[in-house]
Order: sequence, then structure tokens, then C-alpha cells
Amino acid sequence: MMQQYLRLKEEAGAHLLFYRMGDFYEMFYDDAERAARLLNLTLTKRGASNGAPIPMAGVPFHAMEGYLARLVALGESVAICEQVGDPAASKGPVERKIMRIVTPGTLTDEALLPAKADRLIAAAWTTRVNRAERTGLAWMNLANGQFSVTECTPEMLDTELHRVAPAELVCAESLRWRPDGGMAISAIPDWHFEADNARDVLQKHFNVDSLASFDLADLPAAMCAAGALLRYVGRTQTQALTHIQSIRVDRAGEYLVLDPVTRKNLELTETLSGEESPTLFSTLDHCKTPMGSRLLRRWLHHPLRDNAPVLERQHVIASLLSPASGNTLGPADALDRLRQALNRYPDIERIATRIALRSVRPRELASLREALAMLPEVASHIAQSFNLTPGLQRFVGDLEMAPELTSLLRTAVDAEPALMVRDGGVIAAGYDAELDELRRLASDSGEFLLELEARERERTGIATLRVEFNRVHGFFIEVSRGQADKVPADYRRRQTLKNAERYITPELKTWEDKVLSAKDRSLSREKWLFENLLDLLAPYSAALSACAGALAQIDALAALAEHARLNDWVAPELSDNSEIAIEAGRHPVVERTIERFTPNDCELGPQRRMLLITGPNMGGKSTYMRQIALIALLARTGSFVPANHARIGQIDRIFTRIGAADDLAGGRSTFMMEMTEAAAILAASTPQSLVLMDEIGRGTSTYDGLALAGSIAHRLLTHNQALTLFATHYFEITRLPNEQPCAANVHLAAAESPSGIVFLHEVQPGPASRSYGIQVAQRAGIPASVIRHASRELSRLEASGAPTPQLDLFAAPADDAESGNSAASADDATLDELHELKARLAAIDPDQLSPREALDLLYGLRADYS
Ligand SMILES: Nc1ncnc2c1ncn2[C@@H]1O[C@H](COP(=O)(O)OP(=O)(O)OP(=O)(O)O)[C@@H](O)[C@H]1O
Repeated sequence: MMQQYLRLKEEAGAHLLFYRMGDFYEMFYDDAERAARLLNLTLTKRGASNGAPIPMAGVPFHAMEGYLARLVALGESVAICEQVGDPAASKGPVERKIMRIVTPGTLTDEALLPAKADRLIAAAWTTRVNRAERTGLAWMNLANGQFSVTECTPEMLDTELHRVAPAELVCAESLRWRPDGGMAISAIPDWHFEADNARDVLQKHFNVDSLASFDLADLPAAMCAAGALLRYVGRTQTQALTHIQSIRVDRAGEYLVLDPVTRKNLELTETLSGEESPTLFSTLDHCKTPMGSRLLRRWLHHPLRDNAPVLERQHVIASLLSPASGNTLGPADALDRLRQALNRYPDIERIATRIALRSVRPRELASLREALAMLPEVASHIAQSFNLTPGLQRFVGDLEMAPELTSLLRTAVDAEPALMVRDGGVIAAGYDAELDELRRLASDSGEFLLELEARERERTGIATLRVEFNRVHGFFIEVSRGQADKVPADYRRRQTLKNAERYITPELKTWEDKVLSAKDRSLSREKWLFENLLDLLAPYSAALSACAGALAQIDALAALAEHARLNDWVAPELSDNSEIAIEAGRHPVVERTIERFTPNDCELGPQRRMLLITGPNMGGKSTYMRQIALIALLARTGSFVPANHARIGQIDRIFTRIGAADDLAGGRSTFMMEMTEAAAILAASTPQSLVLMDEIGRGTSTYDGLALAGSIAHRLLTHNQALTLFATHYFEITRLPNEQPCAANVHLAAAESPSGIVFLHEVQPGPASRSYGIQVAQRAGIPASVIRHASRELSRLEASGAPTPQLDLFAAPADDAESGNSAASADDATLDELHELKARLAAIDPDQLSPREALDLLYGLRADYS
């Protein structure tokens, strides 16, 4: 047996091997130790190898799903090996086979999949195309059959991976690079990615002689990644992946680019601290079906650049909010009725996939049947209650399913089928005459038994004789101990009890054989019929997916409509210019969490490209900046937005440099992180980008920070020309608009009252007059004595004019190399002097100086720099 195990383990490779032995899946050697550690199992021993006992750990077969879910959540992959031979007929160990491989990215079981999120698997491959490196990325959603590819530069791979967010990434063994962000990594041989092999796998799967129809001709790296991924996924499943019917190409420029930091900072689907709520998604997710929730999540991570598809969604929402004329229901009621109807739908998307993978459960088919029966009602409600925009019209079309499918499910599947096919009671009565007959034989024994009992009582003269059945001993005739001597010779003793004897007769035995074999035969007939039913359902798989897609879209759009209705959101205007104009905008998440949110305007465009935002801590600067980015993002996903009016132009990327967090694991300090992010923004932002810069430069000394912040702002304005929101505490930077009319100052207003500072959260023109740091500190509970001391110190500093360096930051060009202007300005000289002074101060060792030397040094410094 161990030999068989070792052979299968070799086949399973790095995956844990669940080796079926009777009612358990056992693991041995390192697998046992690893699983015992991860799952908290008892580690036992079995036999010995080379004199050492073999470690063993096991899980009961009926609890396997739970253990699998835990392992997969930990990023492990498991190969499941079943007994496929007949134990009675085999001489050596029963024949076993690896029946499926479960990896973090290839789950299709309902029990293992999160309801409201996708679990994707991706593969990446970098190759040289025309002397430039290109990275191909392919990804698959096995649970709904979507298979997509894209190509990008190697530097953009991280951003693309964060967009797709796979649970598992397949890459070549030779690759040393590993992505960050919790995905499991599976390494496969490099040759799987080679063009000829990859093409071969794809052509075989799609049954074509060339890939011409897939639009992959100019995406060689993506084609290699797609082929390798399909080969990998194919190996994990027992069934052919028939539901993967095409490849979708994501072209660069289709989506607004959000780099990983921005996705995180905007808290789209996860808060900065890693919680699921409150996020933009958790706020908007009023979806009634898991399909709708998953789609909404996808939309929020994929804002679109093209206006047309965005407007199509927006028009559906508008239509859902204003019912068609002649409709008797009010706006809220019509939408409410639609959402109530959606509430009753199961996860058709995943059921359709499991039909294709032949792993669908009987009860899922029953719920599909109920769902299909309700479709005409939903479709006619939509058609009658709302103006049919092109989008809605398409959805209604997709909801139309062939009536034969519903009637097939109605006639074939029992009204309340058993959980598993192996239990029987899944196929409806009347669907198959042979099954009906076998079932009748297996269960219809009542009459025969009564008749036999009467006959045997008469024959034996034992009035208390009874014919009965139990699961262990089958059929028997029971006679009390006292009457046992009266039984005829053809009675064979089956069991002796304390007060009774149980017998079987040749006639009863024949009957029993017939009944038991009818039971067996009816179960296997049912299994066969179920498989047959899956064949009959397979052709409907594509139509079911389309129907699920339409329901998901209706659900997601109805959720957005409901949110817009409840919170007074409006349809944004979409323009082709590079602009953002918001009237009375609000933060979509914060407005739900506080009682009175103060709305604010925002005007950015070619003539007003940068807002310098000042104001006290806690004044609302970060909230204001984020709300503008979120409104732009919502507008680009087709949603309504929290504002009185909004016009959002073309945006290619959103960049954020918000907050400071050490990347201790990555070995980067707060300041280093800050500068790395700023460098990326300076390198890649364009006049169509929206850039959020929150307090850049605060991670270092005042002078360094101020100088850097000023230069970065200048560069963004003059070189990148991005639409920028620049929050800062450096008042010197508010002088930038004097030099650059495309920049404007705004501030978050605050007022002082006898009881302390009052935050008005109102964005007003011009720079803030002061920072109120001490007042904020007081509100935060800093002891009164410290506050008094700080206030005295502040008055002294203000009186002496320090430490504000009176630098004219913006008279000098920020980057002379680019502009071709290399003349050093007076400010550069001042800055140089400061650096020199700093260096001289740093070189002094006061402990080594006599009082006289110290005094001389002080006079010298004053002479040099005053
Ligand atoms: N427009 C608004 N209306 C009402 N409350 C607001 C508004 N904007 C912000 N707030 C409240 O003020 C708090 C502080 O806001 P925010 O963090 O944006 O301030 P900040 O100026 O960025 O502060 P810091 O400079 O300390 O980071 C928020 O938690 C929010 O509750």
C-alpha cells in the first residue's frame, strides 16, 4: 500500500495528498506533519520505513469540505485521491486515483467559495517582444467560466495583479520574483509557457486550428500565459472545462488605472485596517443576490474610461428610479418590487458552472427550477414598469430561457430531492418507467408481507407469528420462544433473542433478494439518469450564464439605484475634457456614518489644475480629497454620485499619496515609502490623471520636507500638468499660485469659540490663516500644563519670526535639467547656506569645546550667516 501511496504522492507533487482509506483521508510523512500543524490534527504513526515510524494524520471523509476550506484559506493546495477499485475484488491494495486537485484559485464547490467575492486564478509570463519586455497576464474565474488576458510592461504587473486580485498566481519555476499581497503562488515548469505548447493547449481546448478569432495576434506574452494557465487548471479538474468558451482581451486603456496603494487608500472593498466595512463596497452593496454583489465589487475595481458603457449603466439606474408613464406603482414601489423579486434567486451563475463541471447537486437543480419559473414575472415587471433603455432591453432578452429547460427540470427532478444522488429520491416519479418499477418493487412490500404472515400463521398454527424487517437482519419471521417447537422444517434460524426466535424461509429469502436488488438497481438507475440529465442540461449552460449575467447586472444596478434614491445622489455628466466639477459633493461613506455632513464644491480643469488645501488637523482635508476621487471613480463605474451636480471628464489614472505607514516588512521607512510613492506619481501622471497628495514631506525635517513638497507641487503643475489636490501644513507652499495661476488655494474653515476650536468642514477660497494645532491637541486631551507651555512657546516663536523659513520656494524652476534652465537662483543660494550651516552645526562636538571656544564659534557663525 505504501508503494501505491508513494507513487500517487509523486504525482501530487507539492500538493498535500488526501489518501482515501475507508472512512478517512489519511496523510503520511511530511504531509501529515504539515496538515497536523495547520489543522490541529492528532499526529499518529503507522508502520515503519527504514526503521523509523511513518507519521500519519487523517480527517474523516464526511468532514473533508471543512478541512479543505481551512487549508485553501491558508493558501494550500490538496490532491484528493479516492478508491476507484472494488475492495472485494482486488487482491492487493484497492486501486486509487487522484480524482481532483483543489487549489486556492480553482474552487467551484459552493461550500468553499465566498458568496460575495470572486476567487480567481492567474498566470503571468514575461517575454521579449521586438526588443522590449512584455508581461502577459491571463486569469480565469472557474466559478463562472470567464477567461481573460492582458499585456503590460513588467513594471505595471503589480498594478494589474492588484486590479485582478487573484487568489492564486501560477508562474514559471525559474522566476525569482514574487508578488506581494496575499496570493498563493504555484510554480510550474517553464516549458508550459513556451509559445508552441501554450498555443497547442488553447487550440485543443477551443477545438480550433488557429487562434485568429481570439484577437491575440499582437499579444504573444498573454497567449503564453493563457495556455499555461489553461493546462494548469485543466489538471485540477476531473471534468473538461466546457464552460470556458472564449478568451476576453482587456486592452490597456479600457480601465482607469488604480495602483495598489490607491486601491487601498480609497478603501474600495477593504478599510485601511483590513476590515470589510465601512468601505465603498459595503456602503453600496444593497444587492439581493451574491451574483449582484460580486459584480458590483468588480465594477468598483474596474472604472471605465469610455463614456458609452458608463452611460448605459447610468441610464438603467435613471430608468429604475423613474418608472414608465402609465405605471401604477410609485418610483420607490416599482424598484422595491423588482428588488424583492431578485431576493428569491439562487446563485445561478455558479449553478450554471457546476452543471458544466458535472458537480451540481440535486437541490441546486431544484432551486434553479424554481428560479427559472419566476423569470417571466421579473422580465414582464421590468418591461411594464420602467422605460426600456438599451441596457434594460438586453437584460430582458437574456432573461428569456427556453421553456423546455424548465419543463425538463420539472419532470426530471423530484419536488424535494435528497441532498446527494447516492441517497436516491432525486429523480421525480413518472420521469422514467423503469425507475418507477424498481422503486415500487423496493418499497411496495407491505401487502405481500401481510399476506405471507396470514398464510404462515395458518400453516404453523402460531397466532402470534409476525413477519418483519430491520436494516441489519433484513426480513424475518418472529416466533416467541414458547412456540418455537411448532415451526416447520423449512424455517431456518436467523437470530435468537431472549424471548423470541427469528427465522427465514426460502420464500421470504427470494422475496428479500428481489427487494434488496431492486433497491440497489433503483439507486444505480437513478445515478445513471442523473448523469444523463446533466448531458441534457449541458447545452443550456451558455444561456444560463447569460441569464445569470443579466440578473447580476440588474441586481447591481438596482442596488445603486436604491442607494441613490435613499441618499439623494445624482447622475453625473460625463465630458471628454480633462476636468472635475462638483457642486455640493459629499463623501459616499462618511456621509453615512456622521449625522451632518457638510457638502463642498470642487472645480478642477485645464485652467485650474491644482488645489492647495490647507486647514487645521481634523479640519476635513483628507475627507475632502478622498470624496473627490471617489465621486470621480463612482461616475466612471456608471453609478450616481453624492453631489448636487457633477461633471466628470476623462481620467486615465487616480494616484494617491495619503497617510504615512511604515513598510516594516519591506524594510522601508515612512519617509522612504512617501518618496517612493511620490516618485511613481511624478513618473507616470499625465494631464488626465487625478493626483491626491496628502501632506507630502512631513516624514522628514521641516526644511527638507518643505523643500521637497514645494518642488513636487511645482513639478506636478508645470511638467505633469495633472489635476492635483495637494493638502499641506506648509504655509509657504500657499504662495505657489502667485507664480503659477493654474494653482489655487482653498482651506477648510475653522473658528475659535470660548470652548475651543470649531471645525466647520467648509472648503473656502484662499489659504488658511493659521493651523490651530494647539487647539486640536487640547481637544485630543493633552494635559493643560503641556498646552499652556506650548502656547507660550508658540507666542515666542511667532514673535521671533522663527522657525518659518522665509523661502521663496517657487521662484526657482523645480527641475532645471528638464526645462533647460540651469541658472541658480537666489533661493537656491539661501538653501545652500542652510545646508552648509546644518553641516557645520553637525560637525561640532560641544563636549570637546572649552567655554571660550564655544563662544568664539557662536560669534563666527553669527558673522557668517546673519
Ligand atoms: N465635510 C464634512 N462634514 C462633516 N464632517 C466632516 C467633513 N469632513 C470631515 N469631517 C469629519 O472630520 C474628521 C476629520 O477629517 P479629516 O481626517 O479629513 O481631517 P484632516 O484635515 O485630514 O485631518 P489631519 O490633517 O489630522 O489628517 C472626519 O473623521 C469626519 O468625521
